[in-house]
Amino acid sequence: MVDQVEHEGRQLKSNNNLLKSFGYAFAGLKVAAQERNFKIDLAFAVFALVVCGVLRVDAHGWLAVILCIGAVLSLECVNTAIEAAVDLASPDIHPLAKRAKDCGAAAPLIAAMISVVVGLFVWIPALIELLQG
Ligand SMILES: Nc1ncnc2c1ncn2[C@@H]1O[C@H](COP(=O)(O)OP(=O)(O)OP(=O)(O)O)[C@@H](O)[C@H]1O
Repeated sequence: MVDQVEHEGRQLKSNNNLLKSFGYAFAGLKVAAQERNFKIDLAFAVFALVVCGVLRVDAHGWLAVILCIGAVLSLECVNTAIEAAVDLASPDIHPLAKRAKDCGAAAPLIAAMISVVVGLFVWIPALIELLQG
């Protein structure tokens, strides 16, 4: 009986922790979403989704574009985290702080460049198909 109560207590605590960690993750998303680059990426994401709709892209195309959007926005969050950690650890100018920030910024940039290539691969055939009726 005591064991079961303890077990249920632990379960409740772990559920609470899980809920709390979701809460922290959403709080992080809210912070990252205030960054200028995140907003720009979000605008491009909406544009990309509208283009997919207009060109009547197939399911695989939608999936590829959605994955790209997820990659870019996720990496923007990671970059925001790196910037904050670097500012905390190295408020003064330091070559390693520069390296960390520049490499952090490179991550969403690479994803964005790949996303453009993916977009072209998805949209060009869809546009040709649409024009051919
Ligand atoms: N502590 C530092 N030491 C050395 N170089 C730094 C340092 N902080 C920033 N930098 C350089 O300045 C650049 C811009 O840094 P900053 O913190 O303004 O980020 P950002 O890329 O402008 O991001 P955001 O526009 O989101 O603020 C970095 O990429 C890095 O090259």
